[in-house]
Amino acid sequence: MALTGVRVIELAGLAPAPFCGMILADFGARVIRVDRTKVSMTVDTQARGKQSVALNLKSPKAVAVLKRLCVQSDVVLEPYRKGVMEKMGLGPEDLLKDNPRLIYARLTGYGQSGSYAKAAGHDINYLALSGLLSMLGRSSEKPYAPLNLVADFAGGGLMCAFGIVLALLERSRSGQGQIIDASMVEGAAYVGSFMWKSRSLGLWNRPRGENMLDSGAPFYDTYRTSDGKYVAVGAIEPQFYEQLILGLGLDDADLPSQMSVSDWPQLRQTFTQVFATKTQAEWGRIFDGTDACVTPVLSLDEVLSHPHNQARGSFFKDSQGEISPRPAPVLSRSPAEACRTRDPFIGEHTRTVLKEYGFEQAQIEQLLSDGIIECNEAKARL
Ligand SMILES: C[C@H](CCC[C@@H](C)[C@H]1CC[C@H]2[C@@H]3[C@H](O)C[C@@H]4C[C@H](O)CC[C@]4(C)[C@H]3C[C@H](O)[C@]12C)C(=O)SCCNC(=O)CCNC(=O)[C@H](O)C(C)(C)COP(=O)(O)OP(=O)(O)OC[C@H]1O[C@@H](n2cnc3c(N)ncnc32)[C@H](O)[C@@H]1OP(=O)(O)O
Repeated sequence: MALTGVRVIELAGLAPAPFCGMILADFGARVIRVDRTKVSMTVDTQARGKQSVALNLKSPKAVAVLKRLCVQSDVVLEPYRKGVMEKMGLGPEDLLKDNPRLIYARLTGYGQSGSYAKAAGHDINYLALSGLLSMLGRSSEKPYAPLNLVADFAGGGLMCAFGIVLALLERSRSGQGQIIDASMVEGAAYVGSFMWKSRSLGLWNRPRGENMLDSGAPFYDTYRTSDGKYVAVGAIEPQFYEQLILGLGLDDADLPSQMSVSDWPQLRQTFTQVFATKTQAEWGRIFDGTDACVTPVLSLDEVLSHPHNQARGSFFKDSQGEISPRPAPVLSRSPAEACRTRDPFIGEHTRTVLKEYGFEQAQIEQLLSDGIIECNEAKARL
């Protein structure tokens, strides 16, 4: 796999950093998640392929253990508020001094500088500060965050993984590590570059929810079908729009022009009425194999059995029977291989990892009896 041989220490976080770690693990990196001690359950739902070491970082001895792990690693990924790592003696200066090749990735909401740097926040706040939230939502409604996808995952975890891969690539030339300041505000904004760059085209001139791509246009929206399901319509180009009209059984001559914005509400009404006359599957039979850009809106449970997804193996069931998307994109020679076994228990690999990183058995037992580390192999065997 592309990242085979890369060792990553991921400090346990909420959502974006775990996703970043999972991407790296899916593509072959060895990812060791550092968990707190005295915690019964992890909130990391993206622990696929990771190992868990439990360390009480409030103790200087645990800090020393972590430093030793970082000396023999390629990447450390930290998801805490600005200053937290420095307070523990684990700031970039401390770690890069001992391992100048280390890539020190800091994944935060607001970045390492600026007046918000130390403030708590979540996806919706970062999205708001990026400018993008102001554009999301239906006409005459308040801004609406699309789950926590944009800042946490696209602009956060994924962008940070991209930064780590870039830094690894650069290190292969320079031999030097570096610090990555991954701000989710900036990551989200960057993902949204198209919004800024396409303003000159007039794509966003109208109020929120009244433009072509923000649910303003009737040919770029979802419609309810007679069985209470939905279809998605994305027939933008005239030749595709023509096929939509054909499939709907409408006559273009009876309709206003596609790009007549003032007629969009009336056109939407027509489409709504027509889509409501057949089931989602019936529309599938009409539109599949055409260029009308009409697709079913599938639930998370339905994706696995859709013929297209099935043909590509786009989703898989793990050993727990959970459906997951397969890692993307697909590399021809060194594709990712998502681990199919269960996620680790907290501290399941503390002993194995410490041994592998050169700790003596007696040292491990001492750390254990001092409450510096926790080992949970027993739980894993149950
Ligand atoms: C919208 C998303 C968030 C969604 C997350 C939800 C999915 C989950 C949120 C709550 C979960 C539920 C809850 O936990 C209760 C149940 C628990 C049960 O186990 C499972 C079910 C639950 C219902 C559970 C279910 C779900 O998991 C939840 C609903 C986001 O937007 S995530 C993005 C958040 N932002 C960032 O990541 C940006 C960077 N980080 C930050 O800004 C801050 O970290 C943050 C997120 C604001 C949190 O601030 P906080 O004050 O809590 O922490 P920090 O200031 O960063 O300091 C960290 C402290 O921890 C110490 N520490 C770290 N590691 C160790 C260690 N190994 N040992 C000891 N101590 C450690 C560190 O020293 C710091 O201590 P100090 O505070 O003393 O300095």
